[in-house]
Amino acid sequence: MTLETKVVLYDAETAAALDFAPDGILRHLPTGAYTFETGGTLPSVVLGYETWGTLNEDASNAVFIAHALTGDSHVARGASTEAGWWDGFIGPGKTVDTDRFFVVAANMIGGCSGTTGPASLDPEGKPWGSRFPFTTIKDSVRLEARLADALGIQTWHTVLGGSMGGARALEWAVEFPERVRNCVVVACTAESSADQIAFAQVQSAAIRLDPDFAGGDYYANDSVPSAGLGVARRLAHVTYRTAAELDLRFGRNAQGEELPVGSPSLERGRYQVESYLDHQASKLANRFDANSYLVLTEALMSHDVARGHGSLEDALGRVEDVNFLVAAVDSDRLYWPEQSERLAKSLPNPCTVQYITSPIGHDGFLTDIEQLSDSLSESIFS
Ligand SMILES: CC(=O)SCCNC(=O)CCNC(=O)[C@H](O)C(C)(C)COP(=O)(O)OP(=O)(O)OC[C@H]1O[C@@H](n2cnc3c(N)ncnc32)[C@H](O)[C@@H]1OP(=O)(O)O
Ligand SMILES: N[C@@H](CCO)C(=O)O
Repeated sequence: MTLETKVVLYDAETAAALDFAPDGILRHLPTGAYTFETGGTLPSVVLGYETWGTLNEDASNAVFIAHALTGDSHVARGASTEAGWWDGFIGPGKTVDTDRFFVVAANMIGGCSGTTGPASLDPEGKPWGSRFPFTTIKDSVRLEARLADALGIQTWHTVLGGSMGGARALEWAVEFPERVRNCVVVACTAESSADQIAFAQVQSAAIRLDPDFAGGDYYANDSVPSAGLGVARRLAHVTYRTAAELDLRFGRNAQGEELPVGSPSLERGRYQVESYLDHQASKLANRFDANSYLVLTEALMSHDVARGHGSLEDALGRVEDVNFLVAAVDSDRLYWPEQSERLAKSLPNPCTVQYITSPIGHDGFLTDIEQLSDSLSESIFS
């Protein structure tokens, strides 16, 4: 007997027109006007999001995944053929099992992957550009609460994220403690430190100082600030990896044939590691809007869950009924393990930091997330 399998693939437009939700297809929720934490307003905000699995009758199986700085809502494959950035971790039978859980991922406000951002148009049809309001992690969460309302989710079973996604997950728990049962914070802290702000400031300056930045209103121009964005990404990428990994992979090697580096003439060539960074830079510049990079970077600089709650102790006192899993990458030179230890110790209930062991540093939260599978299965998704 031959079984006929019908594979249906949806593009975003088709999916939006359907009254059911195929897994892993971008959809848009208009959420109305929004006043930002710092006072700016937008007359309308649309959230781009994706879902996987089915919400159960009492809406108790919903899991929110928060992406990092340049990530997006496409965390897993589903009906889309495009790989998700946590594909090995989220899906049928995987750690975040979409046969059991209804998984939701939303693109953060200010980004460029489907949620309103600086490149979105104002009511007159002009990109917001430099007029896009200063955005914070709290803004992200407050808007995501509107998405939860629209999907009929009063309480998340779990909110989970790494890096900036970890900041969003933690802020969810502090802002709406009654709406979160479990919170998983990977490779992130309770507040951005001076060191993290400093690295971010250099990235922000690289974009702002690009002559093509034009004060943020470059959309109608012939060129965009991709050089500045590329420099920002190069610096950022170095902080996402370790010195040891770069040394082991690239050493002082020259790139291909073009490189006489180290030759007796000492002629300037190109080191392999330079070529690697150039590649990371152009890859990001081809897929990301510089204004969004700025808005999101500055949102992360502003990350401080204590803001508005008096002290960190007061802020974290709010999450007494939330079950936490805090994890760090042991070699992370951007979000230090010590900071995760401090966060865990500051929580109202005992919490032991779980470690991802990786030689590569911060990006270990992307490449080696499956190391947390056992801890997550035991303490969160049992
Ligand atoms: C949460 C999120 O951010 S999700 C969104 C997905 N994340 C991103 O896109 C962030 C950017 N990417 C990354 O940070 C990383 O690629 C990760 C963490 C996803 C994966 O890391 P790794 O598997 O270790 O890949 P690595 O960082 O070494 O990069 C490999 C790339 O460098 C290229 N590369 C390696 N050596 C060289 C070299 N000497 N010269 C030029 N390019 C090089 C490879 O060809 C490969 O290119 P490709 O990505 O276009 O296929
Ligand atoms: N590679 C990740 C690291 C930042 O956490 C990103 O671009 O979002």
